[in-house]
Amino acid sequence: MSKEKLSSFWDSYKITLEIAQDKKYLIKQSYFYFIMSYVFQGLAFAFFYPLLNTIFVDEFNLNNTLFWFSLIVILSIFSFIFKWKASDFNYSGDLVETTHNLRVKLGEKIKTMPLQKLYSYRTGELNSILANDVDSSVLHMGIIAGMFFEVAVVPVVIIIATFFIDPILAIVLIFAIPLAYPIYKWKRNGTKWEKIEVSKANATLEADTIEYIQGLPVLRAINQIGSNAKQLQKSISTVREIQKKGLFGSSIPMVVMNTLIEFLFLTILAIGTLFIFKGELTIATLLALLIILARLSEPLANFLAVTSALDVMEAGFTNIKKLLDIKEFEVIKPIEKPKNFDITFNDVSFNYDSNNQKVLKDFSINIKENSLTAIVGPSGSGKTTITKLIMRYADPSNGTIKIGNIDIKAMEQQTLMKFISVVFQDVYLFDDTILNNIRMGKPSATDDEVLAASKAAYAHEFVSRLPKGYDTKVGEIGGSLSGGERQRISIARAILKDSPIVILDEPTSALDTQSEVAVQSALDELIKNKTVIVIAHRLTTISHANNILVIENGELKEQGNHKDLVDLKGKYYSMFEAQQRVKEWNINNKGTI
Ligand SMILES: Nc1ncnc2c1ncn2[C@@H]1O[C@H](COP(=O)(O)OP(=O)(O)OP(=O)(O)O)[C@@H](O)[C@H]1O
Repeated sequence: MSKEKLSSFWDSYKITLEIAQDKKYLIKQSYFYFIMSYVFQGLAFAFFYPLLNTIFVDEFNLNNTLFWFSLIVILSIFSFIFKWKASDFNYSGDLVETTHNLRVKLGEKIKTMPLQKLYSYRTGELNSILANDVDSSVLHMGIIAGMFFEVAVVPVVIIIATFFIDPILAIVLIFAIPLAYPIYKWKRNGTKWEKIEVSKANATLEADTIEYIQGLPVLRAINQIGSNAKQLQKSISTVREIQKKGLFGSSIPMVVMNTLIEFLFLTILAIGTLFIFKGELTIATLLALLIILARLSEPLANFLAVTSALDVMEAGFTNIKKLLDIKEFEVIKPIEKPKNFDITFNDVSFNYDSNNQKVLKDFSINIKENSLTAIVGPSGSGKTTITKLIMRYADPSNGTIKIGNIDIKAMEQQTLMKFISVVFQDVYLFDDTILNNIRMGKPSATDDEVLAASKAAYAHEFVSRLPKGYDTKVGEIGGSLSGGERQRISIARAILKDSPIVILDEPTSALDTQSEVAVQSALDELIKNKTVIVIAHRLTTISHANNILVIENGELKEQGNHKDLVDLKGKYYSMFEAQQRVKEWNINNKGTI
């Protein structure tokens, strides 16, 4: 059983107010109206007793009967009016607005949260919070609130009012009504873990489904469709198991509750009749008791049924709160603007949240503005991490990273990202037109500017050949764009963005020779007069770099230009030699396999 603590109803209420923003007042007002409605309803129930008393007394007095009857009618009308006003929040669209506000707020959080935190979630998990948890929490909060207040307020009002009319009857009610509470607690304790577990299991299922579908082409290619399906099947089975246990845990208390209500009825009827015969109880008292219990049994039974929704709501709020509580990067004041685009790392140490091992150790470098710097080193040595830290993927545990002598922590994230363009090996294209995909580099760009960038990136020719040219939607042509073509679209984006710093993460390593030539030409356009950092495995592609950083185990081992490093006959030289040998072997053995 999960030890994770669910948000309480009170926590959920506070979060609802927090996210409701300008609707906060309306939610409070709606809850106030609900409470008022049930106070009047409780009083109306309690006054059944004096009404019945006026009917069953020996000397019947119509005026008395009419008085209590009218009072009950008036109270019921008030209760009805307040309930109507309280529900207005749900019906007028404010509840939907609040749900919308929360989605926007979560969207903002996802946009601005540190990337390291973002990547700690799987895509399906975030999807599940935004789509399912938001609905299940806020919508339920609005709808369940009415039922919650009914059960919480009506019995209390009845008991208090009855105390003034007939203390004995009030004492019987005190024993009868709260019987429901332990059963309610029993049911919730039995099921609350299930809701959070189901919520987690559903998020995992969603993430596994997305990964399974995305990975299907690869799995088909290697004839392993079954292997990955096992993970998906496991997630599906986990959801089934948790739901089974949860349903078992919740249905028994419900059956017990219903049986108990019936039993209580019969017992009170039997004992009450006995007391009437003995002359110790009036018919009016017994009837009042039965009417009150009958009127209360329905909401009590219903409430037990909707506590499941309460659990779902609280599980949803727990996930939402966890996401909202993620701290954004602190921007240290005063916010400053760099005067140039040198990049420096001073004694930077860094480890990922998920791993205590340092990926960078007291790492210091100085990258000159408008220079071309290459980062080389074995796989896992920390090359990509260096570039991620420049983009403030996460903050280093030690040391500072500066651009133009200004700590990147003193820059707004948006400003920092304006300074940097990145071209990755894997290009992500949005399901929009090619034109808009390029325009993402500079949303205010005119069509002519987009076209100019596309031409500079050597993309214009193949885009013009597409069925609808620049208006072709990426989704329409599916995977028919080659790796090199996708690369050139992403380079066009970067050319349009025209950032002073360009990071290239092995953009040509997966391309065939012909595509590589085209992409390389595009890159040459992009990096003109820019501070460029390129991560490369094939050393021949960076031999012209101004400075080459050789990284191993997160430490800078060598640096200099190609000639310096070859002359040094150190690690770079060994790597270069090894690659040259492979290249020669490939040339010599061409056609023999
Ligand atoms: N998100 C992450 N969480 C935990 N560890 C990570 C994460 N990303 C990278 N690492 C680890 O940090 C180390 C450095 O990774 P990095 O990606 O910077 O290496 P790299 O030199 O770019 O490797 P490659 O050439 O294979 O891309 C590796 O040991 C890697 O497993």
